[in-house]
Amino acid sequence: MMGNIKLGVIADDFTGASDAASFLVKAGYRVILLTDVRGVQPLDCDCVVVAQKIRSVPPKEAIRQVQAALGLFRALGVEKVYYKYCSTFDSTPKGNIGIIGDYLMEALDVPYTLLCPSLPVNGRTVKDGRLYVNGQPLDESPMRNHPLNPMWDSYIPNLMKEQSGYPCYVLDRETLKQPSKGVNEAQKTGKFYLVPDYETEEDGRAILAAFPDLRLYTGGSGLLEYFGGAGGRGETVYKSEGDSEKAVILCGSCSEMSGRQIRSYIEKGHPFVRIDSEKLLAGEVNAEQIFETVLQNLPETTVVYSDGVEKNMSGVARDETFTKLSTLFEKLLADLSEKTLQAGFGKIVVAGGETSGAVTLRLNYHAYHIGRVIAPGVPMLIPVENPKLQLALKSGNFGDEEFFTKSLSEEK
Ligand SMILES: Nc1ncnc2c1ncn2[C@@H]1O[C@H](COP(=O)(O)OP(=O)(O)O)[C@@H](O)[C@H]1O
Ligand SMILES: O=C(O)[C@@H](O)C(=O)COP(=O)(O)O
Repeated sequence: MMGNIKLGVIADDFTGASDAASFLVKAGYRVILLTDVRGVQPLDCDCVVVAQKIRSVPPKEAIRQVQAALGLFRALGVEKVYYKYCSTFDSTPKGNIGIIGDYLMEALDVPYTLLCPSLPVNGRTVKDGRLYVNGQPLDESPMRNHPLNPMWDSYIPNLMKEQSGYPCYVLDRETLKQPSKGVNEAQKTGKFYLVPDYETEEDGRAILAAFPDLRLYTGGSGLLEYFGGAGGRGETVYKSEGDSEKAVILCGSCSEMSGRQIRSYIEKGHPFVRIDSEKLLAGEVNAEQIFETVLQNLPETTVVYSDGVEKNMSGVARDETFTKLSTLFEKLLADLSEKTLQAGFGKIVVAGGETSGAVTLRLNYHAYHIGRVIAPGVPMLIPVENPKLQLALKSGNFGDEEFFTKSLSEEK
């Protein structure tokens, strides 16, 4: 097994992992996505993506999980490591991106790495060290209201300052043409990060051309498409063997785009269950009741969603009640996913990264093939242990308004 896996990706949440995997498939690689690093060999693939839940956990726990992934990569002889975080740099000032980046630079003994959150196809771009979402600076975009990670700045070196012990240097397009100049300048300070301009797909290619041989990269999923070396092989799309007529959509996401997708789906007359936070807190909502409704609505697919997606979360205090609610929503939607699985549903569509983590952990499959792409960064996943199931994990902000309808269709 030594040395035959080109790239090992550590993704900080589950939607991010499926996003990363879909871009590696697009690059022509055979990819396996793992949600557990134990007991899953042999792996017949070119790249392995490890989905972890390390975005919003205490740093010690995050590092423990990262160490486990590195242990697997060492055992597999993985050549390069990619740390995948959110294209909107989701983290609080005490967040884990800098902590994990620093740890990986030290553990892999590398002098520097890149910070490349961009994903131009989904409107995330970096210019002069500043991260933009559809042309708006990150902290003026809907991300300023994110329930877990409200973004307070858009300048990446500022975002990193609180989280990392190492400095960041912005690398403009001109310097990217002579990368050694930028590196030499920065090298005087010990370990460091480089933040290159990355506004277009062409920039993505130029970044990898300038830095083809790093042992460690970090970023969103965008850059993964340009990791060459798949030998010109076309995209291999894995197909599920199951019957996808019985499906459910579970949305714990509070993102603006998820809200628009839900409205569009409901306006078409499809069934829905809206979960009221007050009632959930009061113990008046349970998975059994909702599941009954989901069953009664068949063959129509029900969307079950949190009322949080209708609220502006910026004014909501992040107090004990808030934390309790977010845990309750995750548990409820995970309970529902388990019930649908037991009832033989062939498709589960989940919206929200944290929510996807909760659902995936509950479904308890440990390895996935990558199926058709519903929207950039959102493929269908097919558990190696259950090829009859299709699971879509949608990042809150991904997909267009018709995403849920598209996820139910079987066409590419
Ligand atoms: N009404 C609500 N109040 C507090 N937390 C909520 C509410 N609705 C959902 N949540 C929680 O907010 C988080 C949403 O994060 P996530 O699933 O990553 O989606 P997104 O990032 O798109 O909002 C989850 O932990 C979810 O359980
Ligand atoms: O890079 C991205 O934007 C996604 O892959 C991602 O990480 C999404 O996380 P959530 O927005 O929490 O779903």
